[in-house]
Amino acid sequence: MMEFRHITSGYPGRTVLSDVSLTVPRGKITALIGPNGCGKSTLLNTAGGLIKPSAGEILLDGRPLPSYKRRELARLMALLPQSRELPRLTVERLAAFGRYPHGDMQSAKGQIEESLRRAGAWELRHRELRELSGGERQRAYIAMALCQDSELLLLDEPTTYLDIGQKNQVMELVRDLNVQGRTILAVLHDLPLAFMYSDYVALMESGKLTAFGTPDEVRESAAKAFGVKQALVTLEGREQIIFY
Ligand SMILES: Nc1ncnc2c1ncn2[C@@H]1O[C@H](COP(=O)(O)OP(=O)(O)OP(=O)(O)O)[C@@H](O)[C@H]1O
Repeated sequence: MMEFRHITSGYPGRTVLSDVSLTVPRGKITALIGPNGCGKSTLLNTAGGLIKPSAGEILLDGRPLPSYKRRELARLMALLPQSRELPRLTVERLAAFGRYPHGDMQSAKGQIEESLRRAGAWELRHRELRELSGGERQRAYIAMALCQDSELLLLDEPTTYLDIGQKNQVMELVRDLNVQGRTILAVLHDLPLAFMYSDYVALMESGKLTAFGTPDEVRESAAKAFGVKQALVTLEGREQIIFY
């Protein structure tokens, strides 16, 4: 679905990613993990078109990103970045902005309602974003991404600020979206969660992709990268990877 070919990217005077190649499999959940500052957000923002790579190219459905028109791209992929602005908007209005690429912000009432409900933000719809807790804001932004209704979702830490129950709820929602055919690339800091919910794990260290594979294939490299241990345990009859 999305292919990174030899991407070098970063900020003025600072190269963060060097020669990163990665194929994000269609219809799967891929978790992007790695120690703080290794370049996960930079990779996601480069994929989302917020940062222009200085070398290499990114293909979406086989076509280079710059060949897409903005709206066309927004219909194909939604990016939920880590640092989010807090515009003076209600939750409902923010969600409606997800319809902007489709040109039906006013008329897509049913879709907006459904997205708010699925993200658990329906009760919050008349509240101002600025007045919400971190977790409530998170749900509002997820509702906007759902409204955009794109096949590829790029999520930068969708579970930040959420308590453990809500983290699981958001990941269940991500899984539901995936079951309906969406491709997900998500930066996840919570390792057990990343390993439990993803089909593939991409591990980054110091601006490079150092491992890619199924959770089972990557667990050992991941533990090393974070300087922890890992083990496969059976909980309620299901195998799970734990880090300690
Ligand atoms: N706007 C910016 N200008 C300059 N350098 C930046 C900018 N944003 C991030 N960086 C630097 O780029 C490097 C990678 O940052 P990035 O946010 O991509 O890492 P990350 O893996 O997502 O980190 P975290 O796990 O802490 O969220 C860091 O050294 C960071 O200081």
